[in-house]
Amino acid sequence: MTRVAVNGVTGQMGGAVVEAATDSEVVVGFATSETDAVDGVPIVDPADAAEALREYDVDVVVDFAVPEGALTVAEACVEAGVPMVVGTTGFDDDGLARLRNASDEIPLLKATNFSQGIQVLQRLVSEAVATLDDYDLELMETHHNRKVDAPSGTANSILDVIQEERDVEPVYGREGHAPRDDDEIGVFARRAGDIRGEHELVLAGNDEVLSLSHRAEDRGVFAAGALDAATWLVGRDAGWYEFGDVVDA
Ligand SMILES: NC(=O)C1=CN([C@@H]2O[C@H](COP(=O)(O)OP(=O)(O)OC[C@H]3O[C@@H](n4cnc5c(N)ncnc54)[C@H](O)[C@@H]3O)[C@@H](O)[C@H]2O)C=CC1
Ligand SMILES: O=C(O)C1=N[C@H](C(=O)O)C[C@H](O)C1
Repeated sequence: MTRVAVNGVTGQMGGAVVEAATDSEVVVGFATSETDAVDGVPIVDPADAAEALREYDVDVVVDFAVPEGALTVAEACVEAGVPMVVGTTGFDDDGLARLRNASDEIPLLKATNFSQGIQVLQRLVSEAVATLDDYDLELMETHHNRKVDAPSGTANSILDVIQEERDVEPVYGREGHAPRDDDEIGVFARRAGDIRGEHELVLAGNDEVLSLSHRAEDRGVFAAGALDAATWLVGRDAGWYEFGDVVDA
């Protein structure tokens, strides 16, 4: 059974991973918490993660925390030679570069969204944008009111897919009085309630509208995908991996 450490174990996603881990065993968690354990999982300060990875004989780390915490644990994974699945979003360019550097030493799989549906959505977006190459594009995401990064990592990944097909200029929200440029893509982030994660791309032109959308109904979909990725990652060579590699396996 794969021995898993969860970074961000006291969070919403950390709890979902612990709950979803039936074919894996969560043996330790990392979080900046005053409590010693959650759901029977011992909690260790991220600063002590390298020692804990050895002590608990961890096979792989699953991360759903905050960028700085993910980077701290990535360094520990490099020190201990443990693969890492990174689910945290909101990294700046320096943080992404540090993760890339870590992947020179360990197997590291990063995904902004561990649902299979979003993997399919991104492939549909690529085909739709390439085909409907003169349609107006608008992107909206909606998440719970605790989410601190905007737009979502998933929305940014969808923008990356679009940029591979077409040179667009993101406009983050709109206000004032100005015409829409043809190369714009409006990007909107809504925050309300405990919405798990919704994404929609609208392609409009030629007297028609195509809408491509996805809705996550439970955090379990992300937890299951991350655990599948974790099991898949163990034993692989050092390098940078993505969730599409797992979905296509
Ligand atoms: N890739 C994916 O499929 C998904 C990614 N996410 C991302 O996962 C992250 C966490 O999301 P939630 O669980 O909703 O957030 P949350 O706020 O509920 O949990 C964050 C956790 O990180 C912990 N933390 C804070 N500072 C830390 C540090 N320095 N080191 C280690 N842990 C630290 C907190 O104590 C908490 O346990 C966010 O970036 C979110 O965007 C969320 C869902 C799916
Ligand atoms: O914070 C969340 O909840 C989620 N964050 C990820 C993102 O930023 O895209 C993935 C998912 O949408 C849920």
